[in-house]
Amino acid sequence: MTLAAATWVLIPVKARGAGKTRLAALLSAAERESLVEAMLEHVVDVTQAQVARIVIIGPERGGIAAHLERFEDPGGGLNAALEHGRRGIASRSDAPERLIVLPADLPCLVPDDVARLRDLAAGAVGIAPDRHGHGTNALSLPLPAAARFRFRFGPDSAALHRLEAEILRLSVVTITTPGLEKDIDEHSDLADAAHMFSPAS
Ligand SMILES: Nc1nc2c(ncn2[C@@H]2O[C@H](COP(=O)(O)OP(=O)(O)OP(=O)(O)O)[C@@H](O)[C@H]2O)c(=O)[nH]1
Ligand SMILES: O=C(O)[C@H](O)COP(=O)(O)O
Repeated sequence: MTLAAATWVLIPVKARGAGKTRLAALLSAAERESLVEAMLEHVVDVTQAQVARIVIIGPERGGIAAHLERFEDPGGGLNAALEHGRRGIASRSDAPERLIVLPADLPCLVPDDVARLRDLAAGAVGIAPDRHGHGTNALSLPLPAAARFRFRFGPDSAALHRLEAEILRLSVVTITTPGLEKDIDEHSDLADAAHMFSPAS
């Protein structure tokens, strides 16, 4: 099996209207929602040809990415949602050998970023830190070796995710690229998403 055929991607997305609240002082609810949708569509477009399957975890959101398989969000936040998604995927008879967790807010993501997360040595965990080096913008988990890797998104998640890999005695590869570093959280990040806004807006 090729690495692409053996890899699935799990993309977490919040409910319509619930995302990017930290940008509320600068963007209206409608603008935030169209930014979320444009970024999600970008991440899906870039990822599609690189892997066997993409699964969305989150509530139905008005037809966006509707062609993809979707798991309902169990509630309880991002880590709980990802755990639920991984468990559902790992229990399949056609479960992948590698699962990449990719947030939907990476407007500069390019196909090679996904390939780098995908093409790791068997048994290695890939961690892509955010631009500050503290957060985690993507994780690449070998299955079933990392079936019990605890998701620890939140403050200092990059260090905590490294620790989780060490606990499972899995090697860690840190992947730092412009496309993976640039998630959109705060006003100062918005320049990296300028190409996601239509000229009229
Ligand atoms: N399904 C699901 N996705 C989530 C949850 N929390 C965050 N996400 C998604 O995870 C990715 C990264 O989340 P954040 O960077 O915190 O983005 P955000 O929550 O939209 O932004 P803020 O509201 O400003 O915190 C985005 O694609 C979010 O939609 C959750 O509880 N469930
Ligand atoms: O663990 C992290 O890196 C953060 O919780 C991810 O969220 P952020 O995109 O809000 O930094």
